[in-house]
Amino acid sequence: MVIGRLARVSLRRYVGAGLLWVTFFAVPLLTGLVLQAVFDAISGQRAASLDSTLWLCAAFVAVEAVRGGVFWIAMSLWPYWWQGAGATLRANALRSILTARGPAASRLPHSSGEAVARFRDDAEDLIIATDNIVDLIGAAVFAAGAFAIMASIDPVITVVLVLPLTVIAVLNRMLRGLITRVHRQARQLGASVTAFVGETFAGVLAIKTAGAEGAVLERLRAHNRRRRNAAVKDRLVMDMLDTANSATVEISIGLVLLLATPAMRSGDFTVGDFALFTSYVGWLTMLPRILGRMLYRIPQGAVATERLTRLMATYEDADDLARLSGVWFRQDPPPALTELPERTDPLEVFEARDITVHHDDAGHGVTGVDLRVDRSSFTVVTGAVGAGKTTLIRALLGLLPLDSGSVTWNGQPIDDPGTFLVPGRVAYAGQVPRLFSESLRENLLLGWPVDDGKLKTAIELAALERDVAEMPDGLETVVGSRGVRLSGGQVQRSTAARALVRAPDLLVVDDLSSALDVETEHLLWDRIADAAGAGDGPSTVLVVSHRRAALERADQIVVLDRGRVVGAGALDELLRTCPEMRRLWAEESVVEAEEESVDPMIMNSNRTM
Ligand SMILES: Nc1ncnc2c1ncn2[C@@H]1O[C@H](COP(=O)(O)OP(=O)(O)OP(=O)(O)O)[C@@H](O)[C@H]1O
Repeated sequence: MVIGRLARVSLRRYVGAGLLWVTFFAVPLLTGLVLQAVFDAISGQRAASLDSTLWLCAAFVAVEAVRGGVFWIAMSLWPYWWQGAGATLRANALRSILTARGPAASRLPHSSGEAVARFRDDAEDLIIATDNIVDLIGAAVFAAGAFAIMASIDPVITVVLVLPLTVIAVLNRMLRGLITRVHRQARQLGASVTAFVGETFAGVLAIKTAGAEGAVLERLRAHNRRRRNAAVKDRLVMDMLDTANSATVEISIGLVLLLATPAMRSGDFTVGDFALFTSYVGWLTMLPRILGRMLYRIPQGAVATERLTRLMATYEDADDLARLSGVWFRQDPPPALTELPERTDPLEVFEARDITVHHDDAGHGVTGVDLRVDRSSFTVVTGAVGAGKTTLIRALLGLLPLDSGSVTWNGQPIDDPGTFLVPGRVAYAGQVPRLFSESLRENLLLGWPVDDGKLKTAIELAALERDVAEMPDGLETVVGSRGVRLSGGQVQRSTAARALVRAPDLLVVDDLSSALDVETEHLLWDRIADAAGAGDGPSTVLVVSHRRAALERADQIVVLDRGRVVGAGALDELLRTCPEMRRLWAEESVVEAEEESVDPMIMNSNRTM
């Protein structure tokens, strides 16, 4: 169970501070006993001098002071466990998304807002449930002590007090299913609002240019209405339970008063006993209250566990979610990567057989694709828009789940391409590049441990050096959504440089043409080829392109049409034998001729994102 594991994240602190909390809960037992003695002394039911009465009052103050001290120490220790537990849950979910076997894309929710909501709210639900266990133990310790003391004074009143507490426990138990259902819906709808707001912020420009402000606001209102209704229900169920629990307090105090009066008249029950009982009754209601809270926290924790583990690999479960991964409070965590991963199996041949990935029942994707990439070769995958080029590349790299097929590295089957085909074997520059709001240097390295010389080489290979020289702070310029906005071509070349700095055996690049002019693309491939010749860059390249710059230098071209290979071989041969290749070539020739006739300055300014 995750809750048990979460406690072990920092067991010393959980147990240490937990014991203090239990002490804090148990101290009122002493308070009751002191009160009993004080009131008996004052009422004359037990013989006592003025001095001893004053000492008893001082003891009362001392007990309360100790309770305050215990509270203060527990409060200063508890956050260490609390933050450690939160960090563990979130780090494990993130670790699984980034490094677990199998494609992560299919596990991620549709929007990052939904994922953020799970990281924030669901993790918190689990921590609160674990935290409440300590309260429950404290309340139970107090209840056990209080019942023992009260039973020794008046067993009948004590037994009667148990009844309302039992009723409340049964009621809580009966409502458990309802609580789970209502809470799951509230969480889902809450996350959908977060997701919608996130997408709206990201798409402000698109919304404005489409004149869709009104429609977006209306959609947000609709999301909010649904969320509000679900949140009200969620709150209502919890408040209903809390109210029922509070009512138990009133009923219990009433019962003590009712039963104690005749006993006091007969002298069996002293004023001190009455003071002790009423002081205990207030605290005793903690137990059904916390038990009640626990009964809805546990189903809420189950919902949270399920939502968080859905972000993780299918073979991982709730135990992996709370696996100890180390939390650093006072010192810096060890660096993620200090040296380059060792490569013992340099690429000779990379092969894929019968790759099939269908995105939907209509069969969109790729079907039965075979591909062989030899060391030091330049392979181009080409095809019309939507032919399946990106799907094929992502499937090869393990970024999409395969419906069928296999990939091998030097003849050895690759069990999990997603974790095997990573830098330093393979580096991938995707079609939709991502830059973070960090310096350009950080963006290119992303923690990859290489020196400035290698970084400079990668920048030159990606034909980015002039752009860097013109940036206000060179490599230290903060770029990305909260920094300098780079042009589409600069972003593409930055991601190419990010791939190149990893000095992969196999460089995979998905379509640079949308953001690079013909001339720059020529330059880029020339430089990469020169570097490969000098042993200074990747010699094996797999690229998606319809550009002549890439097609003309290809050792082999794979032509895709509606997800199937309709031609494979050298350009000359394909132009003779493959009608689709001829059509693509003719189309590209016209486009590039037009492009070359347009002023390059205009081309570049059009491409700025
Ligand atoms: N996640 C997805 N869900 C459903 N269908 C998808 C998904 N991704 C791609 N497709 C569909 O699969 C087909 C192949 O898409 P893919 O992106 O692989 O084509 P492509 O050749 O790379 O296109 P482009 O030249 O526009 O990049 C298209 O019909 C596309 O609509």
